[in-house]
Amino acid sequence: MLELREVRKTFYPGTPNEKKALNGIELHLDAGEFVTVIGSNGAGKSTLFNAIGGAFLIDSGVIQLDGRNITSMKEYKRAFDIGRLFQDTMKGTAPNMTIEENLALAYTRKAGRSFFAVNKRDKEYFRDLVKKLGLGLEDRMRTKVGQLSGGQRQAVSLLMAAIAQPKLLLLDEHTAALDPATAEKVLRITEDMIQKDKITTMMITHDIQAALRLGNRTVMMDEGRIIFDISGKEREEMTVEKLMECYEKNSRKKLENDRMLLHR
Ligand SMILES: Nc1ncnc2c1ncn2[C@@H]1O[C@H](COP(=O)(O)OP(=O)(O)OP(=O)(O)O)[C@@H](O)[C@H]1O
Repeated sequence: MLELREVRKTFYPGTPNEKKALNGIELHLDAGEFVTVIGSNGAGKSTLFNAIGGAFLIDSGVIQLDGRNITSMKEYKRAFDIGRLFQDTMKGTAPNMTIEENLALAYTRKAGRSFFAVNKRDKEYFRDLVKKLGLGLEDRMRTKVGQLSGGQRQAVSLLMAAIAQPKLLLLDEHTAALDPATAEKVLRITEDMIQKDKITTMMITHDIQAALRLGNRTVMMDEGRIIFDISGKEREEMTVEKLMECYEKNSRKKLENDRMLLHR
């Protein structure tokens, strides 16, 4: 489904600030996989998502999505197949449009139409989807998304992603700006949605417990590389402590003062 071969990206090459942000990434995801991505600050996690999403072109290597070589494809074209949510809850939605209009927008994009008038049946469909979030938003379908709380907005962004049915969903710390209880709720919605729609997903998180609990596979990055990749029994038996040990062994660094420790 997703294939990255020898992907490299260096920022400011040939200068004192040179940074090998992606240093030969090899990654293969099967359809329907839900992979959590962890790693210390500056490890290259967001850069990896930017490379896949097409925010910049990589220096070398190949990126394939669903059998198609997308290495040189423009970002807006990739966006038809790749959904993305960010830590900034304002990014995924149009704040001046209502919940209903935002969902219609996602629906329109999927249908490849330039204009979409919401009819009664669509409204009922959207309302049912929103009701399933369990946040009481079904009675606020005409509320502008900018007036919602961060958690409510992320839930709407997730619904928009689900409606658009991307081949790949990239979640870049999408619950990091939320309070713990809301973050937990949004994670539950995320998990339910991914399971129900079988969306191939990668999720960056600094919460190691959540990384091991959610999805079917966890990869850890360090200095632009994937330093380990666990799934199945190995992952089931993994604890936060063991993961820390693995990190320190593989990267020869300590995880002190890192955000990853916060959730220990
Ligand atoms: N557009 C850019 N221009 C220059 N340097 C960049 C750019 N994007 C990322 N970098 C650098 O590449 C490295 C990897 O950054 P990245 O944001 O991918 O790390 P990360 O693992 O997502 O970290 P964090 O957990 O702190 O968000 C860092 O040293 C960063 O400063």
